[in-house]
Amino acid sequence: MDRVFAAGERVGVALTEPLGRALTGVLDYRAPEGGCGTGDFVEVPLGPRRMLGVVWGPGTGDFDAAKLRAVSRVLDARPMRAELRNFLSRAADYTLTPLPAMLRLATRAPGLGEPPGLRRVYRLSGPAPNKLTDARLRVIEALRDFGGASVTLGELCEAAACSSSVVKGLVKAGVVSEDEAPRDLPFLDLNPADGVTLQGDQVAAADALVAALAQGGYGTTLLKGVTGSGKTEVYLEAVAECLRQGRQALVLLPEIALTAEFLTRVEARFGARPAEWHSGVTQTERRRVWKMVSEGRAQMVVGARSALFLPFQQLGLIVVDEEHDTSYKQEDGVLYNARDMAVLRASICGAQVVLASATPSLESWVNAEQGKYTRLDLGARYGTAELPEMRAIDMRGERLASNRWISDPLARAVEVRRAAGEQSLLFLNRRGYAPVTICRACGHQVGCDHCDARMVEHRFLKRLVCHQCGATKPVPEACPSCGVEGRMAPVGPGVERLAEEVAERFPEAKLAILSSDLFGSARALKQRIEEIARGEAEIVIGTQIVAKGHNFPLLTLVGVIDADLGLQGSDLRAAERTFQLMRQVAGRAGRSGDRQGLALLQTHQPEHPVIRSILGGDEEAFWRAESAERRASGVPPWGRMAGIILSGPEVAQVFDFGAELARRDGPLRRIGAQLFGPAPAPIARVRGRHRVRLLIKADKHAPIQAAVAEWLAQLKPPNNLRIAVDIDPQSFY
Ligand SMILES: Nc1ncnc2c1ncn2[C@@H]1O[C@H](COP(=O)(O)OP(=O)(O)OP(=O)(O)O)[C@@H](O)[C@H]1O
Ligand SMILES: [Zn+2]
Repeated sequence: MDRVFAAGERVGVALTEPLGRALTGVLDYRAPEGGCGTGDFVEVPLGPRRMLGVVWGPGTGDFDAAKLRAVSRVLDARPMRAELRNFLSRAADYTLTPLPAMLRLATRAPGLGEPPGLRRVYRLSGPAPNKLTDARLRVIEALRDFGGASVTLGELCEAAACSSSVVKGLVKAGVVSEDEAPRDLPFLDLNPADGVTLQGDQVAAADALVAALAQGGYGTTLLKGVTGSGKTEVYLEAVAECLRQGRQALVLLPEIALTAEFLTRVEARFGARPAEWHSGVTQTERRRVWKMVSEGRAQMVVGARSALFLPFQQLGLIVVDEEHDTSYKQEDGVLYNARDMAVLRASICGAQVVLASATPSLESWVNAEQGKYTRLDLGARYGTAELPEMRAIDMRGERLASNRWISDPLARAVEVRRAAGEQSLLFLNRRGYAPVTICRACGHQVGCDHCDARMVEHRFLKRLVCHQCGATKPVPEACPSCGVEGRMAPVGPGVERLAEEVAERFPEAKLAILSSDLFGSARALKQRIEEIARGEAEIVIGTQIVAKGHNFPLLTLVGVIDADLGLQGSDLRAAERTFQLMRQVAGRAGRSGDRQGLALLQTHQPEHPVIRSILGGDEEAFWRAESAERRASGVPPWGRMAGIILSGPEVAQVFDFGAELARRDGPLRRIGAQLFGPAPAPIARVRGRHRVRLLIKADKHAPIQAAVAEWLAQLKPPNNLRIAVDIDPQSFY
């Protein structure tokens, strides 16, 4: 039961800003005039500042009562429910994150406690005149980017990088309208009736999901269906059931670029648009979504992983679409895996989870094998569409001219598609023009000044870019090492360079390049994707953004330029990732039904077991073998891991600290864990900070968090040294 505290009573308030590792982040205060209750959002004094916090429970009493300060005010927002507080505490414990950092994820809405009111909002109202200044054009483009949502003056000026007078000018000219609007409008009701008529396996799968929801309580289902089998249609039926029950549904997508297409689909199914939550949403809209979700007046939220921290009132269902996608793992700040946290939150609030994928993560596959998750399969594509045929092109037998990457068999296959009026996709998972710039005189490779990484040429930007820190510089005329001029040369292909080859080989063909860095805005990318879907490109060249869930009906050929790319390196998930990526990319081909798809994989090692299983199509055999291999070496999902990344400006200091930690590994040894390192991280310097890694391997059921916490608590790091703890690491850079 949530408690109510009378004025002056001692309360514990969880803060939203970390105060250092050791502290729990819950400080004692006096309840304010009028009292407060557990879960209340409050403002409290901290030193000279005021900070947002949440009343977490009774105070602990270990702070001098005479010095106790009072809560400044209770905010006008729905109190945080016990379920969410519980989730945040457990997520913090699991990821070894200080509670304030976790709580901050749950309070990322501006003006959280402001009373409802009116605000002035702007939107496009008339046709844009032909002649426009650059600033005015930017305003109009920004408004289009917001997709018809109304925005405030501040947001608009920021997005368009202009002064308010430019906007006012457009209002006068009748191009932009200025209205008073209530701050936060509720979302329109979604109508769960009238879905599509399901077919075959879809019927049983949807029935099972609906039954699980009707029964109530927690459960997780792995919905595994080949690409184009109708997983989305099936889980939308689960959403419909959730809505009928009057509960809220959350659908997580791995990529913002996919939301627009998905929202349109939801609108077609349920008759209105759901709430949207990701980094591309305006501040005003974020506030509205947060508020409406907390009042139960947003029935469905579509969003990125951070939507998991919204204050749902009655969460009934969480769908994690493309659950294998690596972007669910947050690699910055709070290191958490949204897929695992979705399961945690659902288990606390008695909701159902649907993990949907054509190529599930091995973690989920094993959980289903062991009966922890229910598994539902969709074995065939919807309608008459068939899965693409997959074949290897053995590159050892192909003679390619230097700086050429497309083999003759692949080029011929593209020709055949063009002649038939169909589309081809050439897939290369490398952004930019060339991954390396080398000096032909001395062999020097141009690196980043701040990172231990080579710089990637982006010809489109006419610069070299560091993919670690984003630093850029011009391509040097003279070698920075030996000073010889005119000998700097690009080595290896990126999508931009591949496009050059395509343009030479198919001078008449209409090309499109899809790479996340080539589009200034989500709208531009979305527009391009729509154009491609309509057939306005004959050859599409793309990085991994094309692998994710897009529907190109005319696409019948997928050519993978370098199928071996992901197999290099020592990442424990290299095989799994390659398998997933190749099968996902191939899945873009032949989706429309009347045309059979083909996927050609250029490889130098066609007999490699992973390449063979990609081609062979016996997916279960692949997962079984991969699972057995991981089990034999005691790595996830059969063992636990934690990564520790130490970083600091001085390499010796970082190493010394790592060595000292390694010497004091008692708490780890006590749970039978092994410690590896310290060792320089694969990318040993990022943004000028030297990086050292330690890796902990433990038994599947070992209490790794408690041991790591105890182990780290032994030593206080020097001031400029940072420690990042990564439980269940996905990347090891
Ligand atoms: N029962 C159905 N009735 C009508 N259309 C359907 C049905 N099932 C699937 N479709 C259509 O088939 C296409 C593929 O379905 P959907 O997008 O749901 O598949 P998916 O398994 O989610 O695909 P992917 O894994 O590639 O994202 C969509 O255009 C969808 O509207
Ligand atoms: Zn860099």
